[in-house]
Amino acid sequence: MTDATIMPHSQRGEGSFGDYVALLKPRVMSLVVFTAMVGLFAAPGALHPFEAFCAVLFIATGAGASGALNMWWDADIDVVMKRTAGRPIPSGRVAPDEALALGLGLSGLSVVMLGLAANWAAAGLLAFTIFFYAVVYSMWLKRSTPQNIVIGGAAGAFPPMIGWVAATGSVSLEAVLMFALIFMWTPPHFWALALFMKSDYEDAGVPMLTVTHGRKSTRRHIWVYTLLVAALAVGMGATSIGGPLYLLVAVVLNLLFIKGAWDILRRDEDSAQADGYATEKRFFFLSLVYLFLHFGAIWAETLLKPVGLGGW
Ligand code: HEM
Ligand SMILES: CC(C)=CCC/C(C)=C/CC/C(C)=C/COP(=O)(O)OP(=O)(O)O
Repeated sequence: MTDATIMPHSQRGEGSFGDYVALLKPRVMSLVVFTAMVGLFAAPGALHPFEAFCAVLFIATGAGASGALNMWWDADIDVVMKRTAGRPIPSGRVAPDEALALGLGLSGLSVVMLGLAANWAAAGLLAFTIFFYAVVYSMWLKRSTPQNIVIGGAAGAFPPMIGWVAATGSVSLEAVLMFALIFMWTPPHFWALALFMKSDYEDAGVPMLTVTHGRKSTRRHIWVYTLLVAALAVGMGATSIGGPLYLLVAVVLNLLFIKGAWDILRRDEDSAQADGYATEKRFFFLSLVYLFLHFGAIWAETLLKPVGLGGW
């Protein structure tokens, strides 16, 4: 990281509590934590409710810590991008070293506390996930390849597996399926945003697919990954984490998702520009609802099982 363009430390004011919270990327992390909770509660293990609460809290802490490390490392590009220029470090309200200290401190704390509250396998997986997001994605892939988010997306896919391992002590097919769902979902989720944020990434010199291969190619990539994630998501309905409700939700959501990706594929650049990328923005929003409802349906199947209505 170079912080030549970031306000010198002497000119910085004290960061407010809200600035330190913002370093943890709370909005993105809320969905990450929700998927971890579903992984934990869908698992057959029986953690005491207090242990389960602590496990979720420490996974959330680890996720936030990785967000702070990402913001520390990326401050030099965040200051260039309009979407991120107002973040606490680029705007000079929080010093880079403070963010680094917060990220490292919370990382260590979350891993040790998860180990004590649940088990050391889950703690190890949390440590690996923080490392994957902060080092493999942020420090290495993000600035070196347009496949950055395809590979780096694995980081965001681990949380439900961490939840599952926290409850059971080991990985099983269900945990791998939840991982795969987020892994395949990440490219359409992110590339939709990259379509309407292309100039930000161009300005910052980040090799996102829209910058290196153009929007037309990105639209095709979104289409292919959407078909893949749809096949996986609906197919999961036939497995042990599926059930009638999940299947219904998956079929409806994936028809909507495929329709959204088709609209994106068919768009010509002139009309996309003319309406301010409205179709792409709608698809990005749909991607968030999509993941939330898939995991909500997995959770609902689990809750319905004891009364004989969930699962197959
Ligand atoms: C490598 C993988 C991913 C990349 C590169 C990515 C990228 C992004 C970016 C750039 C934004 C815009 C954030 C902003 O406006 O500040 C965003 C928003 C969001 N992402 Fe992702 N994302 C990834 C994976 C995930 C995962 C795994 C989840 C949750 C499971 C997730 C959930 C969200 C949510 C909830 C938002 C909306 C936040 C808001 O309203 O500000 N993302 N994502
Ligand atoms: C439990 C645990 C450690 C969870 C971590 C989950 C995780 C890795 C989520 C990644 C999602 C994310 C914020 C990507 C943003 O990409 P970016 O950093 O390129 O986006 P930006 O431009 O908004 O900074």
